[in-house]
Amino acid sequence: MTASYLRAAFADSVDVTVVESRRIGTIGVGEATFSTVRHFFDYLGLSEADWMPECNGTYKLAVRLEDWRAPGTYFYHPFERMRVVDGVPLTDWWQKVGGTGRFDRDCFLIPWLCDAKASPRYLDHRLFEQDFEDDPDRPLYRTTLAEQNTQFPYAYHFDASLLADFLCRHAVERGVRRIVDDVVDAPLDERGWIDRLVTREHGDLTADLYVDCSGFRSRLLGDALAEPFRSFQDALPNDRAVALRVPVDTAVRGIRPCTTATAQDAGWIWTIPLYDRIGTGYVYASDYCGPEEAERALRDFVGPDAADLEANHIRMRIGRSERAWVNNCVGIGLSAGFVEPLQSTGIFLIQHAIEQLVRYFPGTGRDPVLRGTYNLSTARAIEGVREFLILHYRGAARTDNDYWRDAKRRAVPDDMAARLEQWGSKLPDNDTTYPYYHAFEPYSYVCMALGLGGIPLRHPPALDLFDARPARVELARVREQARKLVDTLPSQAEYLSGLHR
Ligand SMILES: Cc1cc2nc3c(=O)[nH]c(=O)nc-3n(C[C@H](O)[C@H](O)[C@H](O)COP(=O)(O)OP(=O)(O)OC[C@H]3O[C@@H](n4cnc5c(N)ncnc54)[C@H](O)[C@@H]3O)c2cc1C
Repeated sequence: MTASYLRAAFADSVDVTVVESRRIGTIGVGEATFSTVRHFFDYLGLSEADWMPECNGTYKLAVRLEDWRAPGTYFYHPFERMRVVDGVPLTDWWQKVGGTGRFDRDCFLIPWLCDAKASPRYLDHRLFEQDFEDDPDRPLYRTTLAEQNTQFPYAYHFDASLLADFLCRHAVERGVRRIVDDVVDAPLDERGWIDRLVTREHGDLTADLYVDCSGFRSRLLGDALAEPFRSFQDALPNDRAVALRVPVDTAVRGIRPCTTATAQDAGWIWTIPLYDRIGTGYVYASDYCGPEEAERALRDFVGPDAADLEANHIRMRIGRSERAWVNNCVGIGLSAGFVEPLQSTGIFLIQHAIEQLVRYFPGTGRDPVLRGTYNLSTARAIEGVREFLILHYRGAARTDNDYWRDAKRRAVPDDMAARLEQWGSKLPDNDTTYPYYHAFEPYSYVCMALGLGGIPLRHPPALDLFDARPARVELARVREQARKLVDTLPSQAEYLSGLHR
């Protein structure tokens, strides 16, 4: 991602070389994305028809959270902003006037599409939301996250290995040099900057800037530069995962256009529907569950389809490097930091880091202020994500074992305790959520607070003084629009069978 983006941004002004090991593979997970990812593909000039069929891509309109409130319950966190009536978010009104009991289906359209396994596009490729229709006069090409005033209504699922291959070919075709070799050493010069990379077969390599994309190994940032790592595990204890790739017949089963996160005894299981298979895995805390027990739980969850499949056990390093950019080295991806994949933010954080790197690119200078600003921005983004994820455990109504009870007792980061208290009096809004850019807007926090069921909530007292009729009209409009969409949109499996042909 980094190499192809730098090439798209700077063309021939910057030479980019990727060194990747044949011996050490990529992590092979990371198949669900956040709605901002669309801007990454657009920046590279890639249309969905270019890459989706090659990477078994599907659409993701939401995250479906199952069993977080209690077994058998579910709700959606959609990529859909909240409607507002008389200056008040519809979910605040919903608390006052009630509805069917399902805030997500009462206030948003996307949950209906997910339940119906619908495609966000009609067979003629029109998007269900006209506001976001691809506009040939205003293509998204070369816009960045910071320029986005809209909430794009979907993200993607894809096969991580196929996408890595696809982007590699794309980058090489556009002039990125690729060296398949192992970096075995990265000596520092007298100032403590990386002097060169020593490779097994290609000798020494030198560059003005080194981007460490070596995954959890953090070969340059962590090993060579010894940048301290700040663990988030006191607040987010999940540190392991076990994953399976499960072949399924999507034409028979259908493709729900969302990632599902199903709460378990010591974490949660992801289910990511791709075009030809399902990616699934159990993210768990090793303090509460061993690897064999986790694998057994995952196999039981998947059922007979998992019988002969090999499981991939992964240790996760949760937290961030003190600084992501140190001297002449920038860590991007797992090498610089990671929070567990609940809400699929790994690739978002990479995309954000790449964009910030382009924005603060050093050129031929060595301005420490640019590095400092980059570090501030990327640290804030991951810390915001951390806060949003803590809410999932803190806010879940489940208290049926030590794992879920301890989640309520864990210390939360500075300021979050005050915010948790504020949400009891009024659903989260701009003034009461993490204040720096981290992709999640107040409506996401609202969905969690309402769906998880563990935070006492009430409607703002001011609503008792308002006329509630316009809100009831809007709630009825949501229902009517949703029914029309479900009746007219094709299923995701049907739409994709055309695209993947
Ligand atoms: C369990 C789990 C689930 C996840 N799910 C999601 C998700 O659903 N959505 C999401 O957005 N993110 C997810 N992520 C995060 C996502 O997987 C990563 O952010 C993404 O894959 C990027 O990884 P990376 O490039 O940093 O590291 P890797 O994929 O590990 O790649 C490391 C690269 O460095 C190379 N390398 C390492 N050492 C050397 C060396 N010495 N010499 C040469 N080359 C070397 C390797 O060959 C490899 O190419 C998940 C992560 C985990 C752990």
